[in-house]
Amino acid sequence: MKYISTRGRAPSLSFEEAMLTGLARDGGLYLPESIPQMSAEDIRALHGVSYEEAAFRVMRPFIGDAFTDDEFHEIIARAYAGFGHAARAPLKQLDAGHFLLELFHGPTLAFKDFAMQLIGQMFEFSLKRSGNRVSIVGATSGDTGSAAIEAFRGLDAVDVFILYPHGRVSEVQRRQMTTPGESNVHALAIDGHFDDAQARVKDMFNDFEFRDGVRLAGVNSINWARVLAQVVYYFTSAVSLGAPDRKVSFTVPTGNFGDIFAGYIARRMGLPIDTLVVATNQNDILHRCLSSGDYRPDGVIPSISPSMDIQVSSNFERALYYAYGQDGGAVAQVMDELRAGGFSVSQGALQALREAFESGRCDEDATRAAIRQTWDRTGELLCPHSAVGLHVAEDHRSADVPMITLATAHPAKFPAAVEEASGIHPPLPERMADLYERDERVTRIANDLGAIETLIKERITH
Ligand SMILES: Cc1ncc(COP(=O)(O)O)c(C=O)c1O
Ligand SMILES: N[C@@H](CCOP(=O)(O)O)C(=O)O
Repeated sequence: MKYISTRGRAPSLSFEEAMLTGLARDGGLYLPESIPQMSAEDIRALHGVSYEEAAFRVMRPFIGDAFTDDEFHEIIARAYAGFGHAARAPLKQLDAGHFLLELFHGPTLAFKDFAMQLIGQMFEFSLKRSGNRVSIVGATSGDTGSAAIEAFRGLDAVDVFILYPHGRVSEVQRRQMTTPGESNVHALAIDGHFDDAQARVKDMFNDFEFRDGVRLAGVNSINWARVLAQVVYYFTSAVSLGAPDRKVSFTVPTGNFGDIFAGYIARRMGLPIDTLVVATNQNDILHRCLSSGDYRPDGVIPSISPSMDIQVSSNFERALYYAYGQDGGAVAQVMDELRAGGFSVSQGALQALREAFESGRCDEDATRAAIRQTWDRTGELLCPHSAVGLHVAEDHRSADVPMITLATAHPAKFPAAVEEASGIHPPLPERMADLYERDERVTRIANDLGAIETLIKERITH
């Protein structure tokens, strides 16, 4: 299995190389050259197996010879051992045709743990074998950063630097990033918003002297392994509702487009998904683009679902690659236009995107109303991101196809917004009960590439 860049001008790599590389050297994102297929029989056979076994069967065809079967089984077992629910990704029924996929039972209470715990194990295995060290950089609007720090804290072969937008993450998210005491963990509060942090991470990857000098690795969803790990729960949840003999639809609270793109991959692998719905908050560039064909970022507006406060949605590039008929040159051109302010999707590509995805937006009042009403009707307390999903899902349901909305974070990560909407204060799980008492360690830094690179060079331990 080879991995190729969405922009078509970087060398193709093995799974392990692509995982350790992050961004392709032409600025693109890696994708498998071809997508392995699961037959109806393969999918049916997932019925009743553990989450770990399903993860093995879904991901195995993508990893080539990176790990032996025994090694990969062990990596998966370790990745999910710390989850607080035996099913890992349990499905809750809200009404006759609407289900909630709870993805917040991992160590940092967000869906990011599914991928980050796995790649933490894969990095550790791979780096031990080679004797190499890496410097991981990540940009976060709150959840990727805490999940990455949890997965990589204390690992000998890794220094991890996380850029988060100062003042724009929840207090729980911030404390999850700033309280770990391990010396290989560096939380950096950047003056700016998430798009600035992500742009600086990509700048670092495009500065080859720096990139090679510090052996840069990335754990944002630019890393294909992140997306791959998220494909699994589309299969497990669909199978538990009758796939492949019954279609299901998914609504996905969306920001950087990684999670919904994993659903798109599941569909391309053969999972019978009827509708994939992109749910945005008031930062609705993806909904606007799917409606009008125009992609023109116009500034991030802070919301009560801060992890989705994104206007430059990284993985949309992967969707564009398929929409443009796997033409890397066309993708490179629209990405150049994006750097200059924005682009218009061609008619053919827009039609392909609309065949693949539906979309909707949810404003702040509707988010609060969805939290309140879901609590009143079902006793399920939603985080604001999941509430965005639930609200949008209601407009995209059909009578004969069950809808699964992804619940992407635990409400206790956003207690102020949840309490304001529902009157209920969501408590943190016992193991995190002292989070507010722990000491914080963070470096405030300007939105300046030179300053960030200098700090990383000074701090790395190799
Ligand atoms: C809680 C939560 N929900 C939804 C999203 C959006 O996911 P994606 O960026 O993969 O679209 C994020 C951030 O990634 C998040 O942290
Ligand atoms: N919402 C994310 C933003 C980064 O997304 P990623 O999936 O590309 O890592 C966050 O919580 O940090």
